[in-house]
Amino acid sequence: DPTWPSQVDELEEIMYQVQGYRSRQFGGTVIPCSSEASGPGRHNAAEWLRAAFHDMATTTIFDGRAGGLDGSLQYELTSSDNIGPAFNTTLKFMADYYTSRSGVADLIALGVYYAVRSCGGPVVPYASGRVDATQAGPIGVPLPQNSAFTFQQQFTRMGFSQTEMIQVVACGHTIGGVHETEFPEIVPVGTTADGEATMDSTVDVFDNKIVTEYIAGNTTNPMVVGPSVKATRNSDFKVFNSDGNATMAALVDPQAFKDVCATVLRKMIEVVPDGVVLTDPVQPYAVKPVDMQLTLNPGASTMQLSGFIRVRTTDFGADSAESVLLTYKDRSGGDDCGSLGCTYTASVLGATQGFDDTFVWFPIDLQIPTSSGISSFTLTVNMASGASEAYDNNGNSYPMQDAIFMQQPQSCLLEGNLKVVAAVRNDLDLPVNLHLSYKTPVGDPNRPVPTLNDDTVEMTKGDCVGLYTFYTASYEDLGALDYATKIDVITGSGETASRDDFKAASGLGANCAAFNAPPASLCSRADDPDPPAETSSVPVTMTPTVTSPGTATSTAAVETPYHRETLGNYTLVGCNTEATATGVRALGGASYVYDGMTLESCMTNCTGFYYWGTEYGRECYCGNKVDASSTNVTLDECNIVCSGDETEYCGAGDRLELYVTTGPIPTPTGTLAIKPTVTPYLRIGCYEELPTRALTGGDFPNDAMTLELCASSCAGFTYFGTETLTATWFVPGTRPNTAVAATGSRCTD
Ligand code: HEM
Repeated sequence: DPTWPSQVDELEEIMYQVQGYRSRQFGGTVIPCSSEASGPGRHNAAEWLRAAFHDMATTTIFDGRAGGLDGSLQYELTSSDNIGPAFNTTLKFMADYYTSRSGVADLIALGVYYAVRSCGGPVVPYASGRVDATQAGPIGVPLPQNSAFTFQQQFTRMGFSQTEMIQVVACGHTIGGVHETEFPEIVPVGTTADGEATMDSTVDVFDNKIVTEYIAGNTTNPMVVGPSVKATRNSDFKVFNSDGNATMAALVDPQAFKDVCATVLRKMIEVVPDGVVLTDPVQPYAVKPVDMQLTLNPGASTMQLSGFIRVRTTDFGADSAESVLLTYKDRSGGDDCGSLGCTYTASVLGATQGFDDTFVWFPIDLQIPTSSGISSFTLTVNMASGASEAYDNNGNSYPMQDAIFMQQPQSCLLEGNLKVVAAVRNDLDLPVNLHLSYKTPVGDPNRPVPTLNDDTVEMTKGDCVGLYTFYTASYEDLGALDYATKIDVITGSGETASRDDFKAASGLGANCAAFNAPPASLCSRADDPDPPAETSSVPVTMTPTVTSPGTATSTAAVETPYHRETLGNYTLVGCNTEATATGVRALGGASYVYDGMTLESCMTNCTGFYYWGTEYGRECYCGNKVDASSTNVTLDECNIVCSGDETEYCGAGDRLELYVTTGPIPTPTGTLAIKPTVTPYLRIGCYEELPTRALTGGDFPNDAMTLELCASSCAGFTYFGTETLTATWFVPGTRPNTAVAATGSRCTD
């Protein structure tokens, strides 16, 4: 099992989370293998495989190996080596996945694994660590008109023997075809139905028909028979026949073909310059923490650990994973975890499929006292059969640091302007830096891969909030790809630096939320042997966004408490019971417990939920429905004032001061998920409308929109798409539409 965290974590996710919950959608245009997402006769899986060959094929060997699979293809789209739209289409798709941890060359190589596996071929072992070129390389891709002798010289340059040359061409040409527009001397214009002549009778299956049909003499491969012969562009014949067909004859056995292809295609994607060291092949974790994030809760006396534990279920057989127990160590490696204890049990949510693996997910939402903190955790997976398995990260336990973390609710991104707030522990009085990795379009249609930029700015020290201090930095004009920015916050330098890194700007809201800070008198250090006691329960509100009558500040006179009828976009339902007998909470979503609770802070905690409520002065619960076991009682039973605002009521013991959204509450329809296919359509992604409508063939607004309804309304069209019809959706310069609630649809030819 890999040790977590690892530099390959991002690529591991893209490689294995293929379909289902939290799928990375890298297979969007190559699954199924028959997908022609960029037009009839354009098999994207074949395009990806060919792209890897063309990137690699220009490698040189003089004083040592140079070039190879180095992503130089992105600078070579106008080269005579790379005729046709396929390379542009391929790179344009992959560009979305390009980050500091998933370079262009590594993505092109991963594309080989995806394309081959999607077409039913073998697993091509995939290692990462390629280094991207910064400019075009020389030309040198084999061209159909070359002689057999030239082909051998070219493949020798690439490091392939004659046998390997024959094998890798056969493995490459088992999918896809030759296109009329690009190679009319091989496939004359107008001679095929969709502009493409396939290289064997199964264009979208990674099988050995390319070999068996050739050996049997009934091949229709246009690079073996037909006009290419006279035009001396029958390159497959020249290659296959170069050793008297001995290598081809050995590939007639289907299993031999698969094994050979796994070997030679791995060799192809591992042609890298001297000095580049590849990792071991990327393997899926048995158990993997994903997106682990600490956040200071309002009041700063507790923090929340959120994220997921992904469990690989491939080998579980009939048994299944039911829950995951997380056991954590406090900041000093001990077991001082406050009243909630050092453990948290998560239950299963969602399943994911890889090509050869399955996974399930366990969401983590754990409250940790700020005074004791966290330094590591271990995991136990409990099975339905009663068995359990412990995981300790290969004896290291899973490391966590609470020295510095991005404070997500207080950070925001709007129209290219980013503000990042980091919480830094007061006992670390070191410089704090924000490091950004952000993408900017090149602005050349032949350069679809954006430029990846880096910048570091020092963060400014702000308010002290208990054991932590907020540091802030702003960054402007990130441009059209602002949402793709990755954020690191770092304190200290070198080996001893602490960092919270690779945080996605796409996860930030448009507005930075105010933070309900504790009184300045509670500012202290984690290593202080005699910390100040919590004497005041009245918080100082930093940059308040919600001011309602009676909001107390540290100086305001205390008013008589009263129930708030409305707050923001919520109205008071009343006072509801917790059904203690059933043990089911009235609101089963997120929960928060902290001193300094106010109705406003609970409302902020529960952003996105339909219901929220406060209880016992310092508890906050969120949910999208109220459990049937909870009943409405008279308002005077909710008689405990909020610990953070003595003019507001925050429920009582087992009594919830309950609020509901003023907006509509849709009937729940199950887990929200991306659907990769809506037969006969295939999802190609999320597209932006601007500046003109993307699809113009017709539109069918409907308040009961579903993907299936839109697909049937658009029957006969090549594309369909759903989106909301709210005018505010189309704000110039904002991130691409991520339509989840669709009330309209469009289609086009
Ligand atoms: C002597 C060496 C080679 C020559 C001369 C050659 C030539 C060609 C030509 C002319 C096409 C038609 C492209 C189009 O019309 O879009 C093609 C397609 C293709 N080639 Fe090669 N090729 C060679 C080796 C390879 C290798 C080693 C691989 C990968 C392992 C490969 C993978 C492919 C694929 C997958 C296609 C189909 C592309 C599609 O359907 O869009 N080729 N090749």
